[in-house]
Amino acid sequence: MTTPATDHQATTDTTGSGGLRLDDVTLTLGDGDTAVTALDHVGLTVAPGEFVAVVGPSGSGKSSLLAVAGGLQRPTSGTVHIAGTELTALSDKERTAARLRHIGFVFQQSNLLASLTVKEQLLLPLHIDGRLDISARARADELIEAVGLTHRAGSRPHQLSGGERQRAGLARALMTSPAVLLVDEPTSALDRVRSAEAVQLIAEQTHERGTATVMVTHDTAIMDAADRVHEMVDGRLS
Ligand SMILES: Nc1ncnc2c1ncn2[C@@H]1O[C@H](COP(=O)(O)OP(=O)(O)OP(=O)(O)O)[C@@H](O)[C@H]1O
Repeated sequence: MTTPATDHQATTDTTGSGGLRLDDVTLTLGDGDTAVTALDHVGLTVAPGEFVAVVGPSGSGKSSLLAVAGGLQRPTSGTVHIAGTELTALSDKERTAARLRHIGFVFQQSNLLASLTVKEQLLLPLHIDGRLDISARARADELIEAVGLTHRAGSRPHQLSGGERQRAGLARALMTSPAVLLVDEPTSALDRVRSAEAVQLIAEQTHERGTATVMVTHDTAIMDAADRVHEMVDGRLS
């Protein structure tokens, strides 16, 4: 029996993938002579529990890939599915809600809120989403310990080093157990030991919690921890 097409079907990932899927995604930035093809017909599928690294030179489109995969930027063409939902078919408001619930970002700059302590940074997303309970507080303590910041739980960002801010950003991203984790060079401000620990934590969370993780990086040590490595050159992924 054939089922007529409905709006619901248009926004449901029919492959059953709960992770991340980009199909034929192109992103053009700028206009006219200055237009740049930041992403050129990119296809990428990351299954739940899979840790994918994307390497490539500066300007090759790695940040653009994360921005589109995370719904921060609409692609010029192509589709993005997150946890079975077609992100590219949602309104701006729906996309923001999906981002809050399903996607964790770790940016190069930690983007912490200046007035909140480390622990408060972790609790805020759940507070906004009405899911702040005892188990959330316990998970915050657990993650703060996992990134080595227990002694800094009550500190505000200006009291932290660059590496500590980055680790707080990582713990915050993991707090909601996102379906998809998007990580932009997490280790640039960390020393080598801390860097290896941060990557280890991301790999563990990815495998234990079934997160679909994409990390863009120049760091070959991270590539070893990944399940798969893709290369990005001039907006094309191979
Ligand atoms: N707002 C914009 N307008 C026009 N071009 C842009 C814009 N943002 C980025 N670009 C261009 O798009 C291309 C891809 O940039 P992107 O930041 O995604 O690369 P990247 O691989 O993340 O680089 P890096 O490793 O230096 O962070 C580059 O050529 C860049 O100059």
